[in-house]
Amino acid sequence: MAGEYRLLLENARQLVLVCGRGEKYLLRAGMASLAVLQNASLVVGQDGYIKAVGQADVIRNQFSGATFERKIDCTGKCILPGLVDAHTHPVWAGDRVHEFAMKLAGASYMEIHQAGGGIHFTVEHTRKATEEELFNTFKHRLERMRRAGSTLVECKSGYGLNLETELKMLRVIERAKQSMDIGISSTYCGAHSVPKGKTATEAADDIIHNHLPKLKELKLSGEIHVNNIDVFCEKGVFDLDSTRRILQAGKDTGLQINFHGDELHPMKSAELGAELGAQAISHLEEVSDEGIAAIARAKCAAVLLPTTAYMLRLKQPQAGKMLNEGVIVALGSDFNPNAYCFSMPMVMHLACVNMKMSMNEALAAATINAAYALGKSDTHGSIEIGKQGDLVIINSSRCEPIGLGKLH
Ligand SMILES: N=CN[C@@H](CCC(=O)O)C(=O)O
Ligand SMILES: [Zn+2]
Repeated sequence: MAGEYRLLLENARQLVLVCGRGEKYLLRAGMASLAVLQNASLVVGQDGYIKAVGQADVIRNQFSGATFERKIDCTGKCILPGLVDAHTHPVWAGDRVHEFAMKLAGASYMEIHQAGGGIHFTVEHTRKATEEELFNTFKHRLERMRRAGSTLVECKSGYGLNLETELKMLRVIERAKQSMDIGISSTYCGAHSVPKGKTATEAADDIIHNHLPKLKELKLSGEIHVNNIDVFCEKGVFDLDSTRRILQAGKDTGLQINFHGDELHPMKSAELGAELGAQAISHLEEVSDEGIAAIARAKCAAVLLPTTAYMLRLKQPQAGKMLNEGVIVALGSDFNPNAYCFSMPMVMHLACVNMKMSMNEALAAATINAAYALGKSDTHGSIEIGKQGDLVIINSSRCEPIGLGKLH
């Protein structure tokens, strides 16, 4: 039945706003005391945006004559903002279980990559897959992410490397953007690896002179709308100079810079990101002290990926030091054929145990700060009037169980 408003969530024991004063991100002090209401209700309008949040009795009086398409009794339950996954590689074909066995036997990520496996293996299979096959597996993965509480997900291309397959992946992402009930921030990651037979400089030239102009053309014709540009800045992949050229060209095309840096070797990626005005840099296991200071000053988010450090037995990113130095810390699942995790609650759990973040810090990093990393904290990442009504209701009177990796 049609109503004046789309949704009323009533009488929640706890409603975790995360923040309530229009903050774009939270630093360590703000993460320590998240905004929380007890015995609260909220209203979502027909346009999908939050219209009112407050004490249950106040909302009841304010909306006494209103009609709602749906009402949910949240007595004894806890409401949270939808989780934001700030880093995923969810469009690909072919699995890499055989490489897991190689890693368990002692091979490193880069040894497998240099021997033609890793990203190259996935590229081979993704090039051969049809658009329909890629869409069907991607859709299933997004559904699983949503079931685990994610309502906004960053999705990268990057298993094509040539223009044809990169565009195939971006069309698949665009189709999900238009047809699925989950928010997507799309990332062109054509510089995820140097294609076989090319040098990093040749690959960078191809991206700058062929890929990026095509993306601009497709944006103007309304066919594909990409939000971010990414490069894997790593020893043996894209060096600092090629990374700089690609990211600057992407920025000139109107894309937000959001790239992989300082993961396996110190590359001065963080320093470069700060210089170029990057919105976010992911990984940062090997970031320098100067890099930490630079991204703190530049308000460039650090997207930390606990599944990668766990899976590849890397040193943990220095979350505590970054938080102490004023860095905006966000989290992502890094879902990819090498790190098969759909669940942000599990990521938050790993961030608490292995990176020593508090449960509040992990929640802020998986909501408002992850939204900031995608340039979307004006509309996502907290429960505030005017923001998108992306919500998670958990069958618990408080939000802490999510820090155990649990989504009831
Ligand atoms: N490090 C580069 N890219 C991915 C891994 C992609 C893959 O191995 O397929 C990451 O973020 O972990
Ligand atoms: Zn990645």
